[in-house]
Amino acid sequence: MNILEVRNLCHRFPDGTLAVAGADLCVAEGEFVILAGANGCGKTTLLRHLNGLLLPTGGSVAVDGVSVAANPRRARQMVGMVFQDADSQIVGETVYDDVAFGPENLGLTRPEIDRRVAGALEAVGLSCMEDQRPHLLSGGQKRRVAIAGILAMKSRVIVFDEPFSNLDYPGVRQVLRQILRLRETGHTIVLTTHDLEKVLAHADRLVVMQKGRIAKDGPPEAAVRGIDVLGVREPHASRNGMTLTSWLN
Ligand SMILES: Nc1ncnc2c1ncn2[C@@H]1O[C@H](COP(=O)(O)OP(=O)(O)OP(=O)(O)O)[C@@H](O)[C@H]1O
Repeated sequence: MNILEVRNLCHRFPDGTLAVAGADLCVAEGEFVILAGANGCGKTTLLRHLNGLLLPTGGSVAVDGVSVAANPRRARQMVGMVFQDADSQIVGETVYDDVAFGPENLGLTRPEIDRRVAGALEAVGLSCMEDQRPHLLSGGQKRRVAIAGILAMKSRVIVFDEPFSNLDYPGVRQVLRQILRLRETGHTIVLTTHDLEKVLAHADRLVVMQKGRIAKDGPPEAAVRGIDVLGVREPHASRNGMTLTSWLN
């Protein structure tokens, strides 16, 4: 069964803007899907439906077979979001508090919260930073704290909105490695980026949006060809007829 099922999704904002105009997208458990498209084509709006931050004005979204509109709380636990602006996501005074915020809201016992926070921070390589103030961390570390928060919720799906924006070279490498580790541990990943060069070689599928609809959906090597007409830069290797390779090499 698909863990994510978006059927004929429409989203019209109160000012009349039709940001998503009948999008269909199914994602199988464990898949790594990249969502690309020009500025304003509706990527972020679509992603925000996956955990009920927005609800459809038409069509439907289901997570693991259950409608998000009917059970947004469950969707929020199953689908974690790492936003573009890492600072906006910080809610705790310390790294520990920040990662513990989600599990605390689930009403778990203190020993269980402690266990989850310790496990999540270890998974992202930030165990020694529990007492640090998150605002003082580097951009890459802030994104890893956000990822730890999601791991502590035991979310099976992780959505990344432009995870590499505003990061320096080591920051991009840290975050990319972390994303690949999540994938190895069976998480389903949906990621938007304008920078296909960095991740496409690792993805199972490339989905391209245009004007609120899905314009392309297929294996990366095939779907990426001729993508320029949709306002997305085709990676150098693909333009030159070469196989896509990992940016980490
Ligand atoms: N809260 C809002 N109210 C009205 N219109 C909005 C709102 N949020 C987004 N939009 C509009 O909806 C459309 C889709 O925006 P969205 O942010 O989903 O695009 P995007 O593909 O994520 O763009 P980018 O690549 O720039 O992040 C755009 O025309 C945008 O201006």
